[in-house]
Amino acid sequence: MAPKRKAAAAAGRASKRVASGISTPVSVSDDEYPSASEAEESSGREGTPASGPKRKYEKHKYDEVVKKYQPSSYAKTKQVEGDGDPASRLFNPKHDFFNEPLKADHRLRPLWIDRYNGRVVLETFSPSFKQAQNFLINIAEPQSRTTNMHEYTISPHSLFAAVSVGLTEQDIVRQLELFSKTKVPDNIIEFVHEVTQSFGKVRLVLKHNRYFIESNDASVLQMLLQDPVIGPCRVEDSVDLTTEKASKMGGLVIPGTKDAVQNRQAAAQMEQQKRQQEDEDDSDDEYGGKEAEKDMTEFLREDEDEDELDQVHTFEIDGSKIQIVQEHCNVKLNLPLTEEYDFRADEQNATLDIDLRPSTQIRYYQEHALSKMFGNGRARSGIIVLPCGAGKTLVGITAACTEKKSVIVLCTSATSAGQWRSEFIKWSNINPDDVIIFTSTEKGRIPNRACIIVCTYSMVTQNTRRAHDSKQTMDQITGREWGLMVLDEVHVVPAEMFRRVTERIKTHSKLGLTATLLREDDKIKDLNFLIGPKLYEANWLQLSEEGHIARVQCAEVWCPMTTEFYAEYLGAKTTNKRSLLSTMNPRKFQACQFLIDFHERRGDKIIVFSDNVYALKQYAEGLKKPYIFGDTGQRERDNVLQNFQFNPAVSTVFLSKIGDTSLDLPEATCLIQISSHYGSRRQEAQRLGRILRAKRRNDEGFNAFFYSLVSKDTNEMYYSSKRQAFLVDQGYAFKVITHLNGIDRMPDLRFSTQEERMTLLTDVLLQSETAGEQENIVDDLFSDRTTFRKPGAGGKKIGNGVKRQAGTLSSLAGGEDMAYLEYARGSRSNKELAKGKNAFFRKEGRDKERRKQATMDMRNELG
Ligand SMILES: Nc1ncnc2c1ncn2[C@@H]1O[C@H](COP(=O)(O)OP(=O)(O)OP(=O)(O)O)[C@@H](O)[C@H]1O
Repeated sequence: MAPKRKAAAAAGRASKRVASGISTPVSVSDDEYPSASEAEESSGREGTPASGPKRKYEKHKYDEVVKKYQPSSYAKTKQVEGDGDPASRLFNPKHDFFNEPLKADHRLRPLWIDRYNGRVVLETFSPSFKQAQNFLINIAEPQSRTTNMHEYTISPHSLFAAVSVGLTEQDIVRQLELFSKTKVPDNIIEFVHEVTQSFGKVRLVLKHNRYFIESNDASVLQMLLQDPVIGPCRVEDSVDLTTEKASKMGGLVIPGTKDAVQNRQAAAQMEQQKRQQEDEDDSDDEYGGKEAEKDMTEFLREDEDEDELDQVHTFEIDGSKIQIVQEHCNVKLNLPLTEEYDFRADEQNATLDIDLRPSTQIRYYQEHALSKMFGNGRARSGIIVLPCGAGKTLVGITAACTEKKSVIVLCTSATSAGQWRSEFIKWSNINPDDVIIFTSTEKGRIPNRACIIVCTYSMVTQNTRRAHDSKQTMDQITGREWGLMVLDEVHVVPAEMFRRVTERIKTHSKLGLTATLLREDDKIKDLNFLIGPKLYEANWLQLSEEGHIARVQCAEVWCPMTTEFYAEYLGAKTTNKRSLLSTMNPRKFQACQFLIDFHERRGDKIIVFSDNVYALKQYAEGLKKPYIFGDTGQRERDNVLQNFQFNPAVSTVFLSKIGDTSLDLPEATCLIQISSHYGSRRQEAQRLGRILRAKRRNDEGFNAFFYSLVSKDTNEMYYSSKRQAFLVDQGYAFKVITHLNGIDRMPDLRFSTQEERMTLLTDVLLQSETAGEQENIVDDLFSDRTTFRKPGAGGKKIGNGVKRQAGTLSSLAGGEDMAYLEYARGSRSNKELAKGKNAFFRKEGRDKERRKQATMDMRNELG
C-alpha cells in the first residue's frame, strides 16, 4: 500500500506545481540519477531493497512489534502490490475506498479509512474537518497536508502516543466511527484493540526521587515482577505490589492560557468575597452559616473522592537499573514505559519561583501542545514540533512555569543560550539571577536553590579535560536533580549526544523542541526512547494562514541552459562537471541577478544559498555581494552578518552550506537557492524556516519568497522535486516560473554577450573535478567545532559523528513504517521514479490554463 501512498503523494506533489511554460522533456540518462546509496545519502530515504535501510529496519527489534500489530491483511496486500508495474498498483481495486458502502450522511463525515494499511484521508472542506483534524492529530501521524486533502497513518507508534495522552480504545474507535464515511473496517478496530492493550499500560514514575513502575492493571505488574529481567530490578526490601488510589489527575491549569486568566480573576473575586464574608461573620454565626459552609466542604470532598475511584498499582525499581527496564519493556516485551513526573507531589525538589507575566498569553497551538504534555496533571516527556518562528521558546518557558522546578535548557550555540535567557526574563517573572548561562564563553555560578541553567549541548557532552571552574559547574549539574530538561532543536543534534545528555543529567521530565519532521542520522529511533514520543505537531500552512508565521510564496525558476553550456553538459563525463555546468549556467546567474535586484528594490533582506563554493564565490563576487563559507574567519562572518542585519546598504548575503546549521542568521524575507544538496528534504525545510520568522508577516498582504533556481533539462530538476517533497506535504505549492518578466530589459545584466558567456564557460571547464563538489560540511552542529569521539572507542575520532541516513522524526509517533516502505520503494525504483517525474513534467507542460495563471500570478509579483 505504501507504494500507492508515495506515488499518490508524488502525484499530489506534482499537481501542486503550476507550470508556466512547457519544458523540453528532461532527457538525462539513467546514470545521471544518483546511485541508490547516493540517493539515500542525499534524501535520507532511499536504499536498495537488499542493502542498508530496509535490512536495518528488518533487523530492528522494535519493528517486530510493528509487524506483529499490522492488521492481518496487511502482509498479503503488500505482496500483491509488489507484483506488476508501478502504475497498476495505483489502481488496485482493493484500495478503492468505494468498495465499502457509504453511510447515508457520508457528506457530513470527512474520513476515508483504508483497511489495508491504516491510511486515513481527511477532506479539509468537510463541515466537521476541524473536529476530525483535532482527533486525528492525537491518534495518527500526519503524512501530507495539502489544501484539500490531508493524509494520516494510524500505526502502533501513533496509537501509543494517543494512549499516552489519555485516549482509550473506546474513545478512538467511537470517534473513528463518528467521522468515517464508511463503517470502520473490522481489522482496524482489531488493530486499535491489540495495540492499545499493550501500549500505555505501564508508566515509569519518579516520586520522591524513587522510581516506580505503575499501572492501573495489577495483572500487568504481576507479569512484570515475574519477568527474569525486570523482577530482579525491583527494590529488594519493597513490598511486591502496592495499591493506592490514583492521585487526582488533571485539574492543572497551564499558565498563559484563558483558563489561567479566568482563574486569576476568580481568585481575585474570591478574595474580595472572603473579605466581605469576614465583615459579615457575626451574622453568619447567628444563622448557622459556618456550619453550612462546613457541610458543603465535606460534601465537595466526598464528591472529589468519588472522582478518585481509579486505583493504581505500583512497585519500586532500582534507579540504577532504569535503562535496563526501559529497554526490556520497549524492545522485548512490547510494553513501552510512559514517563511521567508528578511534579505537584514532589516535595523533595525545591520550588522555583516562576510564573508567566500576567500580560503573557500563549497561542492556541502552544496551549494544545502543552496540554499534551500536562494533560493528566503530570509532566509527560516527549517532543513538540512547531515550525520556525512559531514560538517554541515560549512553549519551553511555559512548561517551566507549569512545573516550577529547576530547569536545564540545552541549546545549540552560545548565542541561542543568550536568547533563551532573555526570553525567560521577557516572558516570566523569574529573578534574572536565577537564570544562569553555562557556555564556553560564559560560566555563571550555579546557586544551591532552584534555578534555570541554559547551556550548550557541547558544553555538557564534551569528554575532554575541563578547566577547574567548568568542571565544578558540570559536577553541580550532574550532582543534582532537575525537574525539566528542555532540548532545543532536536533535529540537528546527533542522537549520540542525547544519549550522553540523558545519561549524565538526572531529570524528571524532558521536552524536545524541533521545527522539522526530518532527521538524517541513524539514531532516529532512539529519540523515542531517549526523549519520548512526539506529543504534538503543528500544521505549517494553518499557522501561516493565521499569521503566526510568515506566508511564503515558493517558486522554482526554470533557467534554460545556454547552447554552449548545454553542449558541454551533455558531453561531460562526470557528475561533478555536469553539476558545475548546470550551477554556473549564465541564464541562472542572470535570474539570480534579476531576483536580487527586484527584491532589494522591494526592501527585502535576501539570503542566497549555494552549496558549491566555486559557484558561491563566482556569483557573489560577480554581483559584488558579501559571502560566507566554511573558510571565512569568525571576525569576517560576524562582520558580514552584522552588516546584513543592521546596514541598509547590505541587503543580500551569499552563504554556503555553513548557513544551514552553523550560523545564527538574522531574519530574511527572501531566499534564493542556486545550488543545493541533491534531494535533501531536511535542508529545504530548514532553509524555508529561515524566512518563516519574518517580522513583517503581519503587514497587510506580506509574503516572504523562496526561490529555487534550476537549470532546465538537467538533473537539477529531479533533485529539486525530491527536495520539495516535505514542503509540498506541508501544503506548500511550488509555482514554476519559466520566464522572468523584464529580465531582458535589465541594465547591466551579466553574461549578456556571447564573449562573456564563453569566458565563463572556459573558466568553468578549466576548474578541477573537485570544484564541482559541494562544500564538505556535515549537517550537524558540532562537526566544525567539537571533535566527536565515540565512548569506548579509545577516544578515536569518528568523523563528524553523523552518518547521513534515512529516517524521519515521524517515526516517533507513527511514521516509522512509512519511512520503511518508502525506502524500499524508492530504492527499488529510484531510476523509475526519476523517469516518472520527468514524464509528469511533460504532462504538466500541456496544462495551458494553469501555466497561464501561474505566469500571471508571478508576473504580478515580479512586476
Ligand atoms: N504567545 C505568543 N505571544 C506573542 N508573541 C509570541 C508568542 N509566541 C511566540 N511569539 C513570538 O514569535 C516569535 C518567534 O518565537 P521563537 O523565536 O520562540 O520561535 P521559534 O519557534 O523558537 O523559532 P526558531 O525555530 O526560529 O528559533 C518571537 O518574536 C516571539 O516573541
